[in-house]
Amino acid sequence: MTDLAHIRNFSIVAHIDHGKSTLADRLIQETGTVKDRDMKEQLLDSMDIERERGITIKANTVRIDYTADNGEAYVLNLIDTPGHVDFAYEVSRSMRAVEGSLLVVDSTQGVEAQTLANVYQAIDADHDIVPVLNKIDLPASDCDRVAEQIEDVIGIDASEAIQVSAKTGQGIHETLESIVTHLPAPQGTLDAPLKAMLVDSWYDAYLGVIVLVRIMDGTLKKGMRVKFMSNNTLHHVDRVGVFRPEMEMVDSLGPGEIGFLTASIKQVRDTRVGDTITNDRNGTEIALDGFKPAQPVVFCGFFPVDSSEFEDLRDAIDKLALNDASFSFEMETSAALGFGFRCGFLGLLHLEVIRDRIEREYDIELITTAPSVIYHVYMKDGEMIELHNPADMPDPSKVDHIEEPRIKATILVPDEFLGDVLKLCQDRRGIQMDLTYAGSRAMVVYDLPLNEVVFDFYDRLKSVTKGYASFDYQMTGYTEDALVKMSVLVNDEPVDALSTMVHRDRAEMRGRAMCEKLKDLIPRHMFKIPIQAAIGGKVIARETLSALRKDVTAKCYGGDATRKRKLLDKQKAGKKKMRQFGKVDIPQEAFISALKMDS
Ligand SMILES: Nc1nc2c(ncn2[C@@H]2O[C@H](COP(=O)(O)OP(=O)(O)OP(=O)(O)O)[C@@H](O)[C@H]2O)c(=O)[nH]1
Repeated sequence: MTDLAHIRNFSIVAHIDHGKSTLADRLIQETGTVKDRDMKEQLLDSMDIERERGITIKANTVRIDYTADNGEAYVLNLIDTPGHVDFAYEVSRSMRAVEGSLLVVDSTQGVEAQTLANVYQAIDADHDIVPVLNKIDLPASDCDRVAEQIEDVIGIDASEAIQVSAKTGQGIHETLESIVTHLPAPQGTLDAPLKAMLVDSWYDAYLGVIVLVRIMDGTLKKGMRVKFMSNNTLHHVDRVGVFRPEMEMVDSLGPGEIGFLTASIKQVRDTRVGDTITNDRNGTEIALDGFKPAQPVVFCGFFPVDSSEFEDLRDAIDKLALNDASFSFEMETSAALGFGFRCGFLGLLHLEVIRDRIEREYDIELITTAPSVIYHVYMKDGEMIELHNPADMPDPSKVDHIEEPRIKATILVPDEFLGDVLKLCQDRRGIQMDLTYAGSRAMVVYDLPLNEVVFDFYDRLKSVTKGYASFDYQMTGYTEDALVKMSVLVNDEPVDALSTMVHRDRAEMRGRAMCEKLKDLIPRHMFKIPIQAAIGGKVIARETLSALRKDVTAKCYGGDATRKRKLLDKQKAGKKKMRQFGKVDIPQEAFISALKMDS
């Protein structure tokens, strides 16, 4: 056990790509926590997808021993947090477990939207903050400008900001010294009942559920019985340990320390993040303020391309959900797509990550239906229905009104692109709330309907600003608007998976755009195919796909048999990715692409 005065607990907050993981790697390396020969890039990002995409998804923890210039030995606990908006809730919970933050800003870029969102969470959690200007090895680095920006925009003192290159290692020693001298030691009482915060939990195939804890008071020991206060369940602690970053068992953890326990817990769902863990007898009476559980905000359907893989899909989803309490699902049947699951996510990145994992780790090809938000449908009889799937929209004659979720979006963008950003937000039914300048960058705040954002807003924003804008959002609440369900009929058959909720004023434009897109996406068949968009029984847009005699081998005169066979095989493989609707094959990509808007 380490005495409180020699512990420092901190997290690193940054905008995506500003170098948080690289900095963490250097801190670990400089202190000899991991031997050089075991060092690999982005050590804390353990999942394949994280590595490939270079983003941090799950918060990770590492305990670092550091002997400071004053000769004293310190224990530094770093909790690495994700940077993407979808995972903001993970940032907020890990923030409560530590006392300070390193604020990493890329000195070639400056403050971005997620820098702001994350640093405000650190400020909310009462953190002391050490600004770190990273990437000083690059010629475009401009520390003075960025330090000034940190002071102007965030309002914290940046005069002692540390200048670092996480790449070359320059400034890493100063960073470690600053953690020890500028961040506060944790507080806590040793002779008190155990009070530990459940910071995070995940499933491990060998050890069962691993629970990351921060000890507030008392001691957590191997062999003791503990109580999870939110549901009064008792558990026998069979392991206590710390991450270096590999697991290392210890006998006990005391106040201020961060580590893990295992207790033969089978499911992540049995552990509630933010819960208080105490002794089973004579425990603490007062629980810590719980965190709010993460609520899924985006829903979509997952259907196997090959319907015989439904059970495999169920298995994959079950396994993934065991380890991700924020991912929800229920079975869904679609007239067009057969059996599948309606799944809930924290945002689009979360959706993509789960979809990729199912396709890659479980080797199941999926049809993903259009993402939708949760609408509140108020019926004339006073009942309120939460609509997760536009296909389930009740009979409109019984509906009194519909409310949709809205967000407060903050966008930082260089001046020259401001006009395009304002247009994009306006086109998405946004209401401008604020517009301010920090140097040559503008910060705009918009009130936007979430459903206009979940789909491709972020992609559009990136493309109209050549990647220079940054974006962050918070849910604000529900408001009423004129929303209707738009259905799509292909060859006179409704395709439920293509139903969407749209604003009445935009329905016609959307319907037209969608029919045109589908016309390009659906291959021609031997017969004519009408493609229609309709509201209620009323058709609002129509396209016709003309007929074709499809003989792919016709071109192969000369009678090269292998070439012919190859072409036919190719056609067969292409077919696998299609689903039949009545007599029409619709390719998988149509379900997403048809809904992308061009403005
Ligand atoms: N030249 C230079 N490149 C750096 C430095 N620090 C990080 N990078 C590079 O910047 C990119 C992003 O770094 P990461 O550490 O992955 O960024 P991050 O903030 O952890 O990103 P997320 O985990 O996705 O939030 C990587 O390509 C790094 O190699 C630096 O000091 N100098």
